[in-house]
Amino acid sequence: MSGAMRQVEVGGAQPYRIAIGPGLLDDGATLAAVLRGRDAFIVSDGNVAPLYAARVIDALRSERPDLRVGQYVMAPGEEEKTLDNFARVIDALARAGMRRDATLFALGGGVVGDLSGFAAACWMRGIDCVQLPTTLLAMVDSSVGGKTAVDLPQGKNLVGAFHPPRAVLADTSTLRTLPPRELRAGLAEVVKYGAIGDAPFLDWIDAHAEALLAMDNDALAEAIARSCEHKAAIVERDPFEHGERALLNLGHTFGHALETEQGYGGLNHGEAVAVGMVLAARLSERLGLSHADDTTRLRTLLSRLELPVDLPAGLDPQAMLAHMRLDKKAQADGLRFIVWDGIGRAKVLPGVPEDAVLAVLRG
Ligand SMILES: O=C(O)C(=O)C[C@@H](O)[C@H](O)[C@H](O)COP(=O)(O)O
Ligand SMILES: [Zn+2]
Repeated sequence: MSGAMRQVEVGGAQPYRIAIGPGLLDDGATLAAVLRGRDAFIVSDGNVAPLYAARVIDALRSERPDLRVGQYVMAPGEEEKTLDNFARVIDALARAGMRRDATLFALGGGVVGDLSGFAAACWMRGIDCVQLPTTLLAMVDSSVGGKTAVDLPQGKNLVGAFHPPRAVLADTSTLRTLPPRELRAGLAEVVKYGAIGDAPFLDWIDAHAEALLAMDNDALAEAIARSCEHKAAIVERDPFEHGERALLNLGHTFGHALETEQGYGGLNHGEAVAVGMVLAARLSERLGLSHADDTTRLRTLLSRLELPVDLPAGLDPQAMLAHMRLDKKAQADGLRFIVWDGIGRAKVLPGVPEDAVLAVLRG
């Protein structure tokens, strides 16, 4: 991807910068500018490390020849976002002698970012984490906002911490090597921003669907920047999800249950969120909050983006419901869902009756 550099600031108690543009992984001055000490540790996966890890290390060393650099490469895939792999990263940090002023670089997609961000949150009670997202989903969503976590067999992201990154450097030229399925997964989270609070953005996505699927540079850069602006504004106002940040979970209660029930080896996160958003729209309809036209509009757009919109066959609704009872938004008043009054008007709804959820799951 070519094009100009864009920047989004995330304010609040621990402000940081999101830089978006081509060439950032080779930009030694920008990478080294975020270092505090003399230790750097790169976490990546077996797909991404061979393409980019040496380039990042060379770029850092070109500015800081004295830098001590450690590295850990994990197996790729959501099924690897485990406590075991978290422990392996911690072990690698210890063996490499990384000190309190070390900087961990999370080089990869959402799994690497979430897992290694959690390791950065825990190692010596917290070291700097710089997110270097290499997938669209990580660029538009998971690298921003400081949610870090690993999955358990019982549920997605159940163990984690809020640990805002020191910086997010999204090198858009890495998208050239992104498999189409991963591109589409990222587009699901882009659609989410329009669905929750920006109807005109949804119109824009509609108008640029073909360009986005064709990886048009300008369309992708615009989608990434606008998504990051939305996310930055929300996490700045509500960093710890006491209120409006929960809206970013549209489609995730259904989606996480789906990923969990499939053992993290079925639909990927973006695909599960696409299905989940349609189910959330249907739930809203069933509860009398929104109109069928809104559901159809969302469904049609996601289908145009070649994302799934229906539950895969053979899933047990009761098992899905059991996963949802362990969703992090659930409280004493029962299940909480992000529903909408229509396109661009999402809200948190506590105490959602389980029979309504089951009816939606049963179609
Ligand atoms: O940043 C947030 O807040 C989100 O909810 C963004 C989600 O797209 C993302 O998948 C997040 O990791 C889900 O968090 P969780 O709290 O539901 O586990
Ligand atoms: Zn998500």
